[in-house]
Amino acid sequence: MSVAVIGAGAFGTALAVVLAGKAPVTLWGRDIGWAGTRENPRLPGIRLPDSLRVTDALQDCLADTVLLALPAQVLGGFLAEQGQLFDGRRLVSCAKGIDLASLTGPSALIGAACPQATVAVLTGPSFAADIARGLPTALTLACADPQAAQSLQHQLSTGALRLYRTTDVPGAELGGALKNVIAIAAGAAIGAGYGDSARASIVTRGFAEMVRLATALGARAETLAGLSGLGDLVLTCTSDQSRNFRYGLALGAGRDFAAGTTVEGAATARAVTALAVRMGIEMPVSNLVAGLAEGRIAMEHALDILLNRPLKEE
Ligand SMILES: NC(=O)C1=CN([C@@H]2O[C@H](COP(=O)(O)OP(=O)(O)OC[C@H]3O[C@@H](n4cnc5c(N)ncnc54)[C@H](OP(=O)(O)O)[C@@H]3O)[C@@H](O)[C@H]2O)C=CC1
Ligand SMILES: O=C(CO)COP(=O)(O)O
Repeated sequence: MSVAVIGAGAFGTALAVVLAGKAPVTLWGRDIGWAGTRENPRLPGIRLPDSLRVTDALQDCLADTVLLALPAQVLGGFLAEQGQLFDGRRLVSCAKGIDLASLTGPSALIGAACPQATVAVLTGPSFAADIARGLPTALTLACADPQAAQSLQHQLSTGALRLYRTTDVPGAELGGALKNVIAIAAGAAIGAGYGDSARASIVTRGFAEMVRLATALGARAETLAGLSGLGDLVLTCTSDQSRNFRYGLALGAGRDFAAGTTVEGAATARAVTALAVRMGIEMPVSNLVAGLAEGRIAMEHALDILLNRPLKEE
């Protein structure tokens, strides 16, 4: 079965590189001026293997399995224009976010644009650079169809990239989206100098609200406790490799952050706030991140907002 990857960012390129070690892979990017060098500036230091073809023509990407590795806020627009090309295929979302326009996850966007497709989600704790370097990584492959889940698990696993499967698509997808929001809060706590104990509280209380929202949206709690939820939350809240964490560090320290960097948690925090209001669910950490990202809340008030909430049972 053939594989194509849509989105030549860091993650799409990393996945394409390792999968090209098993079978030929096609990688699509909208601007591939770098392709002749066989090194993508978004993933520096990684040489593309000969079995990886880079293209800017979507017609070259009509594979059996197509990985969609575009940022979450870009995916809806892409599918609206190009979705019909990919209908009927196995479409694997690699994005970690909630679409602000529709308040739905990538799998729902794909399902709406490509009603005949088999929709899956690939998510879990993994930095693109680690995957591309062949470091050991474990991810979650979610697909509602158990047979397709098993088939994709085998197709997309490699010697170093170990996929676990689940049929809980909302659980896997929401874990990956929501952890980015909490990582911003964790980074802000460290950036502001509140310390590791404060970070641990944010991670734990953040996890509680991840489970609250995700289960209300149909996820299974045990999926949130797995690689795609807790696993990725731990990684992203503790590593400087994470862009969401680094963005939080900058917010906390009152520093500027490089414009144009993909920080999925900022828009997703706003989507979460809207969903939480709609569903009557308390999401204090996420609401705070949305306020900080939008500039509605100043960092010096953030701590008071969390600490002055009424005392309650854990
Ligand atoms: N990086 C990582 O370690 C991981 C990332 N992910 C997830 O993968 C997704 C993609 O992130 P990542 O690869 O890191 O992002 P990057 O910032 O590295 O790259 C984003 C890519 O999206 C492309 N792009 C942006 N807008 C459009 C558009 N309108 N049409 C077509 N292409 C567009 C960019 O193209 P151009 O270069 O031309 O601007 C670029 O290739 C995110 O949801 C992220 O959370 C998941 C796990 C790990
Ligand atoms: O999702 C990731 C790690 O699993 C990548 O995190 P960042 O998008 O914060 O860099």
